[in-house]
Amino acid sequence: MITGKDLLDLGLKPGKWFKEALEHINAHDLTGDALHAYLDTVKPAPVIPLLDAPVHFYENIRADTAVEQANIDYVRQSMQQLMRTPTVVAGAIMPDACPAGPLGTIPVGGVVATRNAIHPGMHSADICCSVMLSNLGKTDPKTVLDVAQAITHFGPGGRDPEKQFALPAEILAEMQANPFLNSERSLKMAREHLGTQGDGNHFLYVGVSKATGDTMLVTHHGSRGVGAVLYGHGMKVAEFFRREISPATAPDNAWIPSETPEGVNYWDALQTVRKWTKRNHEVLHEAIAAKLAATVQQRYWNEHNFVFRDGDVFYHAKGATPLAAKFMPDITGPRIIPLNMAQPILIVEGDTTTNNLGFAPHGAGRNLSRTRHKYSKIGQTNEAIFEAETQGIDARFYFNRIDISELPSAYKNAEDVKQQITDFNLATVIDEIHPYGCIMAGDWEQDAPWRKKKLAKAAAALAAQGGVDTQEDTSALTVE
Ligand SMILES: Nc1nc2c(ncn2[C@@H]2O[C@H](COP(=O)(O)O)[C@@H](O)[C@H]2O)c(=O)[nH]1
Ligand SMILES: [Mn+2]
Repeated sequence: MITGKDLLDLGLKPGKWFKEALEHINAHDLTGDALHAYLDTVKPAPVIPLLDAPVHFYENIRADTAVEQANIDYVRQSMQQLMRTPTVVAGAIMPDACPAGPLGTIPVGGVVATRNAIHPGMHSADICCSVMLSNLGKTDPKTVLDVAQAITHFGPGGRDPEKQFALPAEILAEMQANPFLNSERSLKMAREHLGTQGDGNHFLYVGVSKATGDTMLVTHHGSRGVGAVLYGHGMKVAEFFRREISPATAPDNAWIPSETPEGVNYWDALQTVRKWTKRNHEVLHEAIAAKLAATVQQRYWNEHNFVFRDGDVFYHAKGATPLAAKFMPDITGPRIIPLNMAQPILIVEGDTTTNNLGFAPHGAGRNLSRTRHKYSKIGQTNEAIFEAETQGIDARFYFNRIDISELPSAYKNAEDVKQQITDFNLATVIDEIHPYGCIMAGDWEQDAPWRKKKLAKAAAALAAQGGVDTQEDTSALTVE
């Protein structure tokens, strides 16, 4: 009779599988070659260690100030840890790179390519955060912003039933067919959150093309509750695999093997969430154009938090703009890079170069976290800061509460970022959309009773940490 000790003597990793295997072995009197052949089919895969050294990654960023240098130092250290994850084959950071969590977490402005592995923690929690542009011809920009303000929805939760947009049958069917998406909660959010922008740095921007003088509507938001719930499930499944196959890998870098049933379903779920998010932009653009009776002359979009596939290699972009045609199945125009509310939005095109892995930056990025930025303004009123930073533009907050952490000074210098796009040969700027004005959620939680407690806690954490803290904007991810 074969016992657990015999299996241990063979060097096998103990686990729940022992019980079933021993029953089978003893029921069939397996020994010798037959025993080994059977064990090969049931024993757990060997544990995969971290790589001995980090895989090389391209640094497409330079610092002009001490704060920027501290930012880069942290991002570099983080990437060096991350690039030892056993699935990783290539990586790059962009000029907008900034920390997004503990050391070893992919930064905002990061691209990490892995083989046969989807890492939910590397595509960001706001799956498919994206930008869409509609060219509304010579429509008056102020009229566009006024109409848009009456139609769009910012803040937590979804639309009231009488204001909801129809969820396309194709998306509903895909959600119902996917175990990651087929829950009452997700389906409810898919209906209610359609046509909503959330909060944080999500925006609706109206500007004028430098090249043509046409008025452009640009929206920035992601997959709302639908994506947030998928992300939560994805991280749990990845953690299950991590414990089994690579416990040395950091939990934030856990992966779902792409060829397992879970991997196939997760990949499909990402594509469905992408379709939902695209529709989330489209319903707003269509409703605004219809109300204006404007003919849409061109519409294009791109996601900047997503996973892109090239054969068995998965490119994780956490705040990076895909340029290479192979990454986007539905290209209808160039790519869109916002910088801040008072600066032009860049319209770019490009392809894969040696150092960009097929991506460009997705924005300007932050030098300071939202909390640190607020501290840097202590002594000035919100109104004075707003007045100074929004001169010449029609900047509106949906909830009429100024959010200073979304004003231009919260972001890196737009000119520097633009210069680095050229200097690192990342993309070519083909047009600029000059700002007329914008709508953002604003600080809708300003008067919440728990707000002071939260700020005090964040301040204590910052003081204890003494270093650079996360600059990822996850404020748009509240799942109600
Ligand atoms: N044109 C505007 N750009 C903005 C605004 N707020 C932020 N930004 C830029 O967008 C990127 C994208 O941020 P992420 O949430 O996707 O990481 C950010 O880096 C900023 O440069 C705005 O109000 N208007
Ligand atoms: Mn975004």
